[in-house]
Amino acid sequence: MIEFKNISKVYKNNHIALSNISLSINKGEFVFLVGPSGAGKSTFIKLLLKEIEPTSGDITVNGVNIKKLKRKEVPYYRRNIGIVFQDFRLLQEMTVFENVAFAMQVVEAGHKDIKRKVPQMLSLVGLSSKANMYPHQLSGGEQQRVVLARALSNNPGILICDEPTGNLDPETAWGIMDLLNDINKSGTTILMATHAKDIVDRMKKRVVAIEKGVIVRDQQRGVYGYED
Ligand SMILES: Nc1ncnc2c1ncn2[C@@H]1O[C@H](COP(=O)(O)OP(=O)(O)OP(=O)(O)O)[C@@H](O)[C@H]1O
Repeated sequence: MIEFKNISKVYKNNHIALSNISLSINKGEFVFLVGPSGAGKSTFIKLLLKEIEPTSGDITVNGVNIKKLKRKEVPYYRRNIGIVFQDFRLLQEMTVFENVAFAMQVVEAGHKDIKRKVPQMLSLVGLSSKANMYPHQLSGGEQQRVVLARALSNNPGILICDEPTGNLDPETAWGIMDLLNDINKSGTTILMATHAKDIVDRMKKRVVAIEKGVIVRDQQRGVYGYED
């Protein structure tokens, strides 16, 4: 469960990025975050990741007020959140297998766990046969699948996707959305910021729209609601 309570974020230049936002997301929900460029979506995600601090208000995740986390507790908190960005961010000098394994090594997973889990994750995203290839040898959709495998390797309860289909052609994008749907069905909470109208309109999931730092719409089985 994610709860934003009266959250405001004013950047140092006095720009109000979020203004008194309150929102609850239940465990297992799939939520699209939409809104014009500059509306505050990335700010929302950075706050949830505790990359930045709110100017006021409280964020509670699974019953823990994240403001109260000690510095050394933050990495543990973040382990429960997988992240998928538009621009892949894979390590180019590592193979597909190594990219996923590396994410597990960072959180000090054991050798045995890694050997067992990486093939499982690659199979989940349909890339078992490409385990020994390097990112530049893969298509954009395949690279995004590796990112997904990596994001899921530590069993996060929450998956944040920031424009995950942004660099992909429509067919490949739908492949990624099918995967996200399956991942969500297995219990992972998904929060996806996107400008992809077709995807939002067809998925019929909860849609939260932010404009100028304020939530202007929160619909179950919602639509994108903008022209672009
Ligand atoms: N570090 C910062 N300092 C000052 N202003 C910032 C900072 N980061 C973001 N902003 C401003 O806050 C507002 C919200 O930005 P944010 O990145 O959250 O928007 P967004 O909805 O994610 O946009 P997009 O869809 O283009 O990614 C914007 O007007 C932006 O210029």
